[in-house]
Amino acid sequence: MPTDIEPLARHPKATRPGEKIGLHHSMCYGCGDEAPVGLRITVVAGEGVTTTATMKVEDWMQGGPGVIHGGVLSAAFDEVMGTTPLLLRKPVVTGHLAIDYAKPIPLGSTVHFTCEILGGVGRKIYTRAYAHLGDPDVLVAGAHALFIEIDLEKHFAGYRDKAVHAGE
Ligand SMILES: CCCCCCCCCC(=O)SCCNC(=O)CCNC(=O)[C@H](O)C(C)(C)COP(=O)(O)OP(=O)(O)OC[C@H]1O[C@@H](n2cnc3c(N)ncnc32)[C@H](O)[C@@H]1OP(=O)(O)O
Repeated sequence: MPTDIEPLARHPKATRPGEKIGLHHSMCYGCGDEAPVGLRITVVAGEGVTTTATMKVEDWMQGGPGVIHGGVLSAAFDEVMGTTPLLLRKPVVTGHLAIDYAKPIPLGSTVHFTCEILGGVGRKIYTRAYAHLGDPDVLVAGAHALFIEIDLEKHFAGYRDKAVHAGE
C-alpha cells in the first residue's frame, strides 16, 4: 500500500449506518437475490466508511471435507470489500485482493465480516476486512484489497450483450 494514501469521506447521501446497501444487480454471484447459485451476501453500512456482513456457510461451499473452500471465502471478501466503496458513491472493480486464511471455517457456521476503507489515491481505493465466527476476538481470516474506480457505462459497454437476466 502506498504511503501517500489520503482519508476518504463518506458521501452525504450514502446508505445510513445500520441500513443495507442495495444490490448492485439481482443476478450477481456475490449479492444477487435471483442468482441461481450465489453467496447472497447483504452488506450493511456502518459508521464512517465501514461495513459489516454475514454469510452462512452452506454445504455447497465445501472445499476440504467439512470446511469452506478458500475460493468461496475469497469471493465473499471481494463482495463485502467491493461494496464498501459505494459509501463513497464510487463504483469500483477489484484490482488486487489478498487473503490471510487463519483458521478452517466449518460448514454450517456463520461468517461475520467487518470492512473499512483505509484511504485512496486518485482512482485507487484501499480496503481491509476481517472475518470471525461470532467472537470478534477470534479472527478466522483477514483481507486487503485494492479497488479501482470505474466509469460504469464505459467499463461494461462491451459486455452487456452477454449479461444473464433473471428468468432466462
Ligand atoms: C460496480 C459496483 C460493484 C459492487 C460490488 C462488486 C464486488 C465484486 C467486485 C469484483 O469482483 S470486480 C471483478 C474483478 N475485477 C475485474 O474484472 C477488473 C479487471 N481489470 C480491469 O478492468 C482494469 O485492469 C482496471 C479497471 C482495474 C484498471 O484499468 P484502467 O485502464 O482503468 O486503469 P489503470 O490500469 O491506469 O490503473 C489505474 C491505477 O490503478 C493501478 N492498478 C490497477 N490495477 C492494479 C493492480 N492489480 N495492482 C496495483 N495497482 C493497480 C494502476 O497502477 C494505476 O495506478 P496510478 O493511478 O498510480 O498510475
